Amino acid sequence: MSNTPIITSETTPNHQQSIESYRQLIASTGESLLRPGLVDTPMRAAKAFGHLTQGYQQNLDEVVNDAVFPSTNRELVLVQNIEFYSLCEHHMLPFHGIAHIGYLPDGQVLGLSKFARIVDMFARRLQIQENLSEQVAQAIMDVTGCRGVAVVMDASHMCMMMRGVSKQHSTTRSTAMLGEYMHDNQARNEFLNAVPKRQPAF
Ligand SMILES: Nc1nc2c(ncn2[C@@H]2O[C@H](COP(=O)(O)OP(=O)(O)OP(=O)(O)O)[C@@H](O)[C@H]2O)c(=O)[nH]1
Ligand SMILES: [Zn+2]
Repeated sequence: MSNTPIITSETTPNHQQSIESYRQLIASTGESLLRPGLVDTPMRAAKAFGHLTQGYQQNLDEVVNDAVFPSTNRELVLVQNIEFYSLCEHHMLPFHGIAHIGYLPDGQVLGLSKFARIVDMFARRLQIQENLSEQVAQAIMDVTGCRGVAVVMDASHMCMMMRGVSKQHSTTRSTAMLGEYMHDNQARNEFLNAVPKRQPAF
Protein backbone atom coordinates (compact mmCIF):
# COMPACT_ATOMS: atom_id res chain seq x y z
CA MET A 1 0.00 0.00 0.00
CA SER A 2 1.35 3.43 -0.88
CA ASN A 3 1.98 6.10 1.70
CA THR A 4 0.49 8.86 -0.44
CA PRO A 5 -1.23 11.24 1.98
CA ILE A 6 -4.88 12.17 1.41
CA ILE A 7 -4.93 15.77 0.15
CA THR A 8 -6.40 17.95 2.88
CA SER A 9 -5.88 21.43 1.46
CA GLU A 10 -8.17 23.88 3.24
CA THR A 11 -8.13 26.51 0.52
CA THR A 12 -9.29 26.83 -3.07
CA PRO A 13 -6.54 26.90 -5.73
CA ASN A 14 -6.98 30.68 -5.93
CA HIS A 15 -7.40 31.59 -2.27
CA GLN A 16 -6.76 35.33 -2.73
CA GLN A 17 -9.48 35.56 -5.35
CA SER A 18 -11.84 33.76 -2.99
CA ILE A 19 -11.07 36.23 -0.17
CA GLU A 20 -11.65 39.19 -2.51
CA SER A 21 -14.95 37.69 -3.65
CA TYR A 22 -16.15 37.44 -0.06
CA ARG A 23 -15.11 41.07 0.52
CA GLN A 24 -17.26 42.13 -2.41
CA LEU A 25 -20.14 39.93 -1.30
CA ILE A 26 -20.15 41.47 2.18
CA ALA A 27 -19.82 44.96 0.73
CA SER A 28 -22.83 44.25 -1.49
CA THR A 29 -25.02 44.11 1.64
CA GLY A 30 -23.99 47.66 2.57
CA GLU A 31 -22.00 46.42 5.59
CA SER A 32 -18.62 47.95 6.40
CA LEU A 33 -15.68 45.63 5.95
CA LEU A 34 -14.02 47.58 8.75
CA ARG A 35 -16.59 46.61 11.38
CA PRO A 36 -14.57 44.60 13.94
CA GLY A 37 -16.76 41.51 13.67
CA LEU A 38 -16.31 41.42 9.91
CA VAL A 39 -12.62 42.28 9.53
CA ASP A 40 -11.46 38.67 9.34
CA THR A 41 -14.64 37.28 7.82
CA PRO A 42 -13.56 37.23 4.16
CA MET A 43 -10.49 35.22 5.14
CA ARG A 44 -12.49 32.83 7.33
CA ALA A 45 -15.25 32.42 4.77
CA ALA A 46 -12.75 31.74 1.99
CA LYS A 47 -11.11 29.10 4.14
CA ALA A 48 -14.48 27.52 4.90
CA PHE A 49 -15.41 27.58 1.21
CA GLY A 50 -12.08 25.93 0.44
CA HIS A 51 -12.97 23.14 2.83
CA LEU A 52 -16.47 22.72 1.42
CA THR A 53 -15.09 22.45 -2.13
CA GLN A 54 -12.00 20.44 -1.22
CA GLY A 55 -13.22 17.58 -3.39
CA TYR A 56 -12.02 19.38 -6.52
CA GLN A 57 -8.47 18.88 -5.31
CA GLN A 58 -8.84 15.17 -4.69
CA ASN A 59 -8.96 12.24 -7.05
CA LEU A 60 -10.13 8.68 -6.67
CA ASP A 61 -6.69 7.06 -6.67
CA GLU A 62 -5.46 9.22 -3.81
CA VAL A 63 -8.61 8.77 -1.80
CA VAL A 64 -8.68 4.98 -2.19
CA ASN A 65 -4.93 4.67 -1.53
CA ASP A 66 -4.82 1.11 -2.92
CA ALA A 67 -7.11 -0.15 -0.14
CA VAL A 68 -8.70 -2.84 -2.32
CA PHE A 69 -8.32 -6.34 -0.93
CA PRO A 70 -8.86 -9.84 -2.35
CA SER A 71 -11.97 -11.63 -1.07
CA THR A 72 -14.06 -14.63 -2.07
CA ASN A 73 -17.20 -13.07 -0.55
CA ARG A 74 -19.67 -12.26 -3.33
CA GLU A 75 -22.66 -11.31 -1.18
CA LEU A 76 -24.14 -7.90 -0.40
CA VAL A 77 -21.93 -5.55 1.60
CA LEU A 78 -23.95 -2.62 2.93
CA VAL A 79 -22.23 0.45 4.38
CA GLN A 80 -24.96 2.60 5.82
CA ASN A 81 -25.56 5.94 7.54
CA ILE A 82 -22.62 7.84 6.02
CA GLU A 83 -23.43 11.47 6.72
CA PHE A 84 -22.48 14.03 4.11
CA TYR A 85 -22.58 17.77 3.53
CA SER A 86 -22.61 19.29 0.07
CA LEU A 87 -23.41 22.54 -1.72
CA CYS A 88 -26.14 22.67 -4.32
CA GLU A 89 -24.79 23.94 -7.59
CA HIS A 90 -27.85 26.12 -8.20
CA HIS A 91 -27.75 28.28 -5.08
CA MET A 92 -24.49 27.27 -3.41
CA LEU A 93 -26.51 26.56 -0.26
CA PRO A 94 -25.90 23.39 1.75
CA PHE A 95 -27.72 20.15 1.35
CA HIS A 96 -26.93 17.41 3.80
CA GLY A 97 -28.03 13.93 4.65
CA ILE A 98 -26.99 10.32 4.79
CA ALA A 99 -25.77 7.87 2.19
CA HIS A 100 -26.20 4.10 2.13
CA ILE A 101 -24.01 2.09 -0.22
CA GLY A 102 -24.41 -1.55 -1.12
CA TYR A 103 -22.26 -3.57 -3.47
CA LEU A 104 -21.78 -7.12 -4.68
CA PRO A 105 -18.04 -7.91 -4.72
CA ASP A 106 -16.40 -9.87 -7.49
CA GLY A 107 -13.02 -10.99 -6.15
CA GLN A 108 -12.05 -7.87 -4.24
CA VAL A 109 -13.47 -5.62 -1.56
CA LEU A 110 -12.89 -1.97 -0.75
CA GLY A 111 -11.55 -0.72 2.59
CA LEU A 112 -14.60 0.29 4.62
CA SER A 113 -13.49 3.84 5.40
CA LYS A 114 -13.03 4.50 1.70
CA PHE A 115 -16.77 4.52 1.07
CA ALA A 116 -17.09 7.56 3.31
CA ARG A 117 -13.99 9.15 1.78
CA ILE A 118 -15.45 8.71 -1.71
CA VAL A 119 -18.77 10.23 -0.60
CA ASP A 120 -16.93 13.22 0.89
CA MET A 121 -14.75 13.74 -2.18
CA PHE A 122 -17.78 14.10 -4.44
CA ALA A 123 -19.95 15.88 -1.84
CA ARG A 124 -17.30 18.58 -1.39
CA ARG A 125 -17.97 19.94 -4.85
CA LEU A 126 -20.84 21.96 -6.30
CA GLN A 127 -23.46 19.30 -6.83
CA ILE A 128 -26.97 18.15 -7.40
CA GLN A 129 -28.00 15.17 -5.33
CA GLU A 130 -28.79 12.87 -8.25
CA ASN A 131 -25.36 13.35 -9.82
CA LEU A 132 -23.64 12.97 -6.47
CA SER A 133 -25.29 9.56 -6.03
CA GLU A 134 -24.26 8.47 -9.52
CA GLN A 135 -20.67 9.63 -9.14
CA VAL A 136 -20.28 7.73 -5.88
CA ALA A 137 -21.73 4.57 -7.45
CA GLN A 138 -19.53 4.83 -10.54
CA ALA A 139 -16.39 5.40 -8.47
CA ILE A 140 -17.03 2.26 -6.41
CA MET A 141 -17.66 0.26 -9.57
CA ASP A 142 -14.43 1.64 -11.08
CA VAL A 143 -12.17 0.87 -8.13
CA THR A 144 -13.58 -2.55 -7.17
CA GLY A 145 -14.79 -4.00 -10.49
CA CYS A 146 -17.76 -5.28 -8.46
CA ARG A 147 -20.81 -7.10 -9.87
CA GLY A 148 -23.13 -4.29 -8.87
CA VAL A 149 -23.35 -1.17 -6.73
CA ALA A 150 -26.37 0.64 -5.33
CA VAL A 151 -26.41 4.02 -3.63
CA VAL A 152 -29.27 5.68 -1.75
CA MET A 153 -28.97 9.21 -0.47
CA ASP A 154 -31.50 11.00 1.72
CA ALA A 155 -30.98 14.72 2.04
CA SER A 156 -32.46 18.01 3.15
CA HIS A 157 -31.80 21.03 0.94
CA MET A 158 -31.31 24.41 2.58
CA CYS A 159 -32.35 26.12 -0.65
CA MET A 160 -35.80 24.59 -0.09
CA MET A 161 -35.84 25.33 3.64
CA MET A 162 -34.24 28.72 4.33
CA ARG A 163 -35.66 30.44 1.24
CA GLY A 164 -37.75 29.80 -1.84
CA VAL A 165 -40.49 27.26 -1.26
CA SER A 166 -39.62 27.14 2.50
CA LYS A 167 -40.54 23.50 3.21
CA GLN A 168 -38.95 22.35 6.47
CA HIS A 169 -39.85 18.66 6.42
CA SER A 170 -39.39 17.66 2.82
CA THR A 171 -36.50 15.28 2.16
CA THR A 172 -35.22 13.91 -1.12
CA ARG A 173 -34.17 10.32 -1.75
CA SER A 174 -31.96 9.72 -4.78
CA THR A 175 -30.76 6.32 -5.93
CA ALA A 176 -28.13 5.11 -8.35
CA MET A 177 -27.80 1.50 -9.45
CA LEU A 178 -25.07 0.01 -11.58
CA GLY A 179 -24.18 -3.48 -12.84
CA GLU A 180 -26.42 -6.32 -11.65
CA TYR A 181 -28.59 -3.88 -9.72
CA MET A 182 -29.77 -2.36 -12.98
CA HIS A 183 -31.70 -5.49 -14.01
CA ASP A 184 -31.84 -7.91 -11.06
CA ASN A 185 -35.03 -7.12 -9.15
CA GLN A 186 -34.22 -9.59 -6.38
CA ALA A 187 -30.87 -7.90 -5.73
CA ARG A 188 -32.48 -4.46 -5.84
CA ASN A 189 -35.16 -5.50 -3.36
CA GLU A 190 -32.62 -7.09 -1.03
CA PHE A 191 -30.70 -3.81 -0.98
CA LEU A 192 -33.70 -1.52 -0.72
CA ASN A 193 -35.24 -3.58 2.10
CA ALA A 194 -31.95 -3.46 4.01
CA VAL A 195 -31.60 0.33 3.75
CA PRO A 196 -32.93 2.22 6.80
CA LYS A 197 -36.10 4.23 6.34
CA ARG A 198 -35.53 7.98 6.23
CA GLN A 199 -36.89 9.99 9.15
CA PRO A 200 -38.52 13.36 8.36
CA ALA A 201 -36.02 16.24 8.48
CA PHE A 202 -35.70 17.81 11.94
N1 LIG B 1 -32.91 17.97 -9.08
C1 LIG B 1 -32.30 18.73 -8.17
N2 LIG B 1 -32.69 20.01 -8.03
C2 LIG B 1 -32.07 20.75 -7.10
C3 LIG B 1 -31.06 20.27 -6.28
N3 LIG B 1 -30.67 21.27 -5.46
C4 LIG B 1 -31.45 22.34 -5.77
N4 LIG B 1 -32.30 22.03 -6.77
C5 LIG B 1 -33.36 22.79 -7.44
O1 LIG B 1 -32.86 23.60 -8.46
C6 LIG B 1 -33.97 24.39 -8.90
C7 LIG B 1 -33.52 25.72 -9.45
O2 LIG B 1 -34.69 26.33 -9.94
P1 LIG B 1 -34.77 27.84 -10.50
O3 LIG B 1 -36.23 28.12 -10.79
O4 LIG B 1 -33.77 28.00 -11.59
O5 LIG B 1 -34.23 28.69 -9.28
P2 LIG B 1 -35.08 29.43 -8.14
O6 LIG B 1 -35.90 30.55 -8.73
O7 LIG B 1 -34.12 29.83 -7.06
O8 LIG B 1 -36.05 28.26 -7.65
P3 LIG B 1 -36.83 28.06 -6.27
O9 LIG B 1 -35.91 27.25 -5.38
O10 LIG B 1 -38.06 27.27 -6.67
O11 LIG B 1 -37.13 29.41 -5.69
C8 LIG B 1 -34.91 24.45 -7.72
O12 LIG B 1 -36.07 23.73 -8.04
C9 LIG B 1 -34.13 23.74 -6.59
O13 LIG B 1 -35.00 23.08 -5.66
C10 LIG B 1 -30.67 18.92 -6.46
O14 LIG B 1 -29.78 18.39 -5.78
N5 LIG B 1 -31.31 18.20 -7.40
ZN1 LIG C 1 -30.29 24.88 -4.38
